[in-house]
This record gives sequence, structure tokens and C-alpha cells, in this order.
Amino acid sequence: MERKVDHFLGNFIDATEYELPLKIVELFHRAGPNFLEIGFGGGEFLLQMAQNKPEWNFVGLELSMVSCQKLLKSVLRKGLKNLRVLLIDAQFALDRVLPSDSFDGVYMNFPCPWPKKRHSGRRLNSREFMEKVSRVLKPGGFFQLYTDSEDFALGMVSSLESTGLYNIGAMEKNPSEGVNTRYEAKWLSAGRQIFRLYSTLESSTARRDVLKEEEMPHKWLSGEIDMDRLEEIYNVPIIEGESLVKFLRVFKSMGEESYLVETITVDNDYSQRFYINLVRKEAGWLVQLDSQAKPFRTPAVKLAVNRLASIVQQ
Ligand SMILES: C[S@@+](CC[C@H](N)C(=O)[O-])C[C@H]1O[C@@H](n2cnc3c(N)ncnc32)[C@H](O)[C@@H]1O
Repeated sequence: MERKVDHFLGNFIDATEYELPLKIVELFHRAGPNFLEIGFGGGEFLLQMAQNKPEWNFVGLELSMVSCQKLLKSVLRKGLKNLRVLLIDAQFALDRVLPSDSFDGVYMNFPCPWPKKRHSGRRLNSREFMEKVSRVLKPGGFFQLYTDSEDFALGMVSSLESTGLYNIGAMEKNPSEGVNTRYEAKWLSAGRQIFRLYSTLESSTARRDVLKEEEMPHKWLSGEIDMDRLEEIYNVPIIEGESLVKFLRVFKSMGEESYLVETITVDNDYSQRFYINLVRKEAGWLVQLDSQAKPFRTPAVKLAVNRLASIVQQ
């Protein structure tokens, strides 16, 4: 996916290139304050903010590739240096990718309310979600929500309350100041009510620093390897804590100087499919992530590389 946006690399953050969580210096090469928008859609709000506040830094998270490309084009056209974009699921980004204690404010404008019960897992207003937001906020930092759905806003209030981490402001109905996004315009012209919720983070959560910064996952093996040992464990799940690994199959190069092992990993509920490369290097073998389909370097990915190395080592 990152290939298609390569030419915007200056503002696009390819999180697979880094150890997770990212460091603030990898997001911005200068001091903050730093702000985050979740689900920027057309990007109107971020563009406006980045232009009006050139001394502030902004990051946008979006699931949609088309939205990312559109915003990146505008960023490039306007020559903005203070706005960076991540094509990612906000749930994963907040949990594992973004640095802790880094943002002065997090904005969420008109998130999809997903009112149906069967879609409730996609709703970004659960207690768990707001705990993840608290990890990236600096103490005293704010979370601001604009929505046209009163149910969504009320759900957010009860989630914020149940975390015990936020000072929750009163819910404002039809606030005088808007955010000027496409969805705000859509709901205003449909005569819908708008709700604004502003809360500040009181204290930090135990979820902070969940990921230690570790080495790049690769292993050096001296001597020969035995790839037949993998046969017994194809498709057998290897579980360690919240990480799951499955090795699916092996592709062998001519001359048997390198192998590619197709692998699936799951961290909690975040799954990735990629290849681990084993390549002969002088008197041994290097086991490393293949550079084509690059996964995020999560604990399960590191477990996969380490486990594969120990299985094939003779
Ligand atoms: C209703 S639109 C609102 C867009 C924009 N904020 C506005 O006010 O016009 C919601 C946006 O959130 C994005 N989105 C939904 N779930 C997301 C997630 N888990 N992570 C990142 N973006 C998400 C969607 O792709 C969509 O662009």
C-alpha cells in the first residue's frame, strides 16, 4: 500500500520502516506542540489548522488510501511542513504505533457512529479506545469530539467516565464554533444537531510504555540450517502472551541459498501476513523480515522471527 504514496514520502509516514512505537522525532523534526486528528476524511480540518498554526505540528490518521492521497496532494501543493499522514487503523495506531505522552490534543470530527449492534466493534467511543487515546496524550492534553450523533456522544461520555482518567467538560449542543469539515457541512445542511465534547487528560494509564523499544527483528545463525523441521509445524499456532504466530509454507530459491517463509501473526486482534527471509551469509544464515511486504514490527512479528530461527537452527 505504501508504494502508491511513495512520492509524497516527505509527509507520509511509513510506520513499517520504524521500530514501534514511533519516536516523536520520527514524526516531527522540531519541537511541538503536537496535535492528532483521527479519521480526517477530506482533510479540511487538518489543512486549515496546519495553515493557521504553522508553529504547531499535526498528524492525521486515516483508514482510506484515497483520503490520504487527496490530503497529501494538498499538503504538497501548499508546501506544508507541519502536517504528516499515517494510513492506518486508529485503534492500532493509538495502541502500538504512536509514541506515548506526545500529543497536546487529539481531535475527532464526525466519526462514523456505527449505530447497528453488529458494527459496534468499529465504533471509536469505547472505554478501551479512550484508554488508548490517553496513552498518546500528554497529561493535561485534550480530546475534542464533534459529532451529529447524540447517542455516540453520550456513549463517549460514559466511556470517558469509566476510564477515570479525564476531566469531562459539559456536552455543548450546536456550538458557535465549527470545524468546517465536509461532514459538518453535510449534517448542518440536513438540519441535524451538532454535539461538541471537550475533555482533558488527568493522569496516565497503566497501558503506557507497553512496548519496549527493541532491536530490529533479525537473527544471525552460524552453521547450517534444517528447513525440514518446519514441516511439522505448518499451520500450527504458536502462542506466547498476546502474540500468535503461524508459519504457512516455504519457498526455496534455486541452489537453496535462500528461503522465504510465509507467515501470519496476530497481536491481540491485529493480524499481518508477510514473509521471513532466510539467506546464506558466509559461514551462516541471516533470518530477517523480507523487504517486500513489510509488517509492523509488533511483538508477534519479533516472536515469529525468533521462533523460526530457533526451529531451523541445527
Ligand atoms: C464520517 S467520516 C468524517 C470525516 C471528516 N472527519 C469530516 O468531518 O468530514 C469518518 C472518517 O473516519 C475514517 N475512519 C473510520 N474508522 C477509522 C479508523 N479505525 N481509523 C482511522 N480512520 C477511520 C473513515 O475512513 C472516514 O474517512
